[in-house]
Amino acid sequence: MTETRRIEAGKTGTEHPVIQILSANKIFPNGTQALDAVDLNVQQGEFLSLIGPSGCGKSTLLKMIANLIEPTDGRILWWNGGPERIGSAGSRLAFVFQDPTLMPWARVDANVRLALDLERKGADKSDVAARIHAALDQVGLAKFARSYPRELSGGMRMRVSIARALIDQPDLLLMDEPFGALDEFTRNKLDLDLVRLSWERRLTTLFVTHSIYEAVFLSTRIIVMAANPGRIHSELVIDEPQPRDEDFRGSPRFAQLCRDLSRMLTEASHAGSPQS
Ligand SMILES: Nc1ncnc2c1ncn2[C@@H]1O[C@H](COP(=O)(O)OP(=O)(O)OP(=O)(O)O)[C@@H](O)[C@H]1O
Repeated sequence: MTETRRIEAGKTGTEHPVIQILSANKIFPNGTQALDAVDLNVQQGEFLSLIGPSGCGKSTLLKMIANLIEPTDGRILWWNGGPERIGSAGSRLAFVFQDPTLMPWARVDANVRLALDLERKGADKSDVAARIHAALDQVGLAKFARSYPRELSGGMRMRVSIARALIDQPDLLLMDEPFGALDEFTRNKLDLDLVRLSWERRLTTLFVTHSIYEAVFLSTRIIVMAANPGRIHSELVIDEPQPRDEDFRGSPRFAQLCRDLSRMLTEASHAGSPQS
């Protein structure tokens, strides 16, 4: 029998959230205010999606959480500490971008090894090989370790990118529209695999998407953002058992949740300033 669980936002039993964003603003040097007074907690084990109109600051928020850009005002806490907490045991994060950004001249296994090469020079060779195999196996690409990226489909290249993120055994996975460029069939298949992966590895995941269906299928909680300036408008908790499968996608409950989210998105778009 398949194991199931429900995660209630804010009730996962951990004392501190994985991420705490406290009144974060972001004003870029050209004067664009990308984010205004964002407060957000991300709990251990959540699959949290960010959705909202173009330009509402989803990527900016994700990059701030990845510590790639700093807030202009406000604070971010990672595992209840500063940025120095990132990377230590139990506090690792990995980022998956929309573009798989593979090295075209290197085979799949070398592309996956990149994260380890950069961070762990001198790691034991057999350990590295085992970890590459395990990461590729998890995304269903164990047989393609010696292939070149040009020999793979778009969906397979994205799987390599996910394997590269998984090899360092992250505790927090940040994904910026990873499947946005894929056809719907491939995207649905990858969504299904991602649900299984995050469940098996007890990952905490932050996921940016434009797709209502994808957000409802994957998430335990969805943050709806509004633009001009970017801010949190509302949230929807998807209190459905994990790991989810095709039955959920075809259920009346799924259709109802998609309608609810669609309405919230429309309200968020209308809540933008007059220039929107
Ligand atoms: N480096 C930058 N310098 C100046 N403005 C920026 C920069 N990066 C983003 N912006 C602006 O900040 C706002 C938020 O951008 P961001 O990319 O975070 O939005 P988004 O919600 O991810 O958009 P999309 O859905 O189109 O990807 C936009 O107005 C954008 O033009």
